[in-house]
Amino acid sequence: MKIGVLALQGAVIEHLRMLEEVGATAVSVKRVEELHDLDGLVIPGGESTTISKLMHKYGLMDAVRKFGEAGKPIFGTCAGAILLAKEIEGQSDAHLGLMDIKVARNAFGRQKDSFEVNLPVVGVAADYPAVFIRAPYLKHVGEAGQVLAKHEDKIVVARDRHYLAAAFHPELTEDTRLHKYFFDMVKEAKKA
Ligand SMILES: NC(=O)CC[C@H](N)C(=O)O
Repeated sequence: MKIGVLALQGAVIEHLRMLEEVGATAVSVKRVEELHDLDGLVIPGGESTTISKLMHKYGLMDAVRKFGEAGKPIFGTCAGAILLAKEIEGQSDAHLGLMDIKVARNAFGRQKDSFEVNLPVVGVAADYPAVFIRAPYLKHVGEAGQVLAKHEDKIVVARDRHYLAAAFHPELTEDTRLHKYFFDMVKEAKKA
């Protein structure tokens, strides 16, 4: 199972390391050609507007959209979740627009720029250590989707078909259980 990590911004090395730990062959992706033999893709956190600009610049916006439309699983973390979303609160345009979720950016307020909490995540863990950094939250998950975790009544992890979104940074702890969950999604999709 070969899983790529979009390497335009963010904690790429940490994601690569965790994917390898759960059994994947993990590679960083900067060019369109590098998508071709991948079974899944992780889009890390960072700043969604910046990542979006770079994706357009390198032709990756269309290529990653096609990758998802072909049924290949994509896991967006923090800014990555914003990039995946069909709808972004207060913005007229989405980026990839693949996942049936609506997101609100920087949703936890300035005074709580970054924080860590243990959260139950359905099918993943009873106590997942979630690191939030200027995090978005999910205002809405489409009918085909499933809410996997909430923090203070706000949705922070969801799955919609072969797309997975987390509002926090699962690559910044030692806990690989969410990466394992995504790895299993990739395996499932490859079998189908
Ligand atoms: N840590 C993050 O990825 C933050 C996301 C950032 N606030 C954005 O809107 O893109």
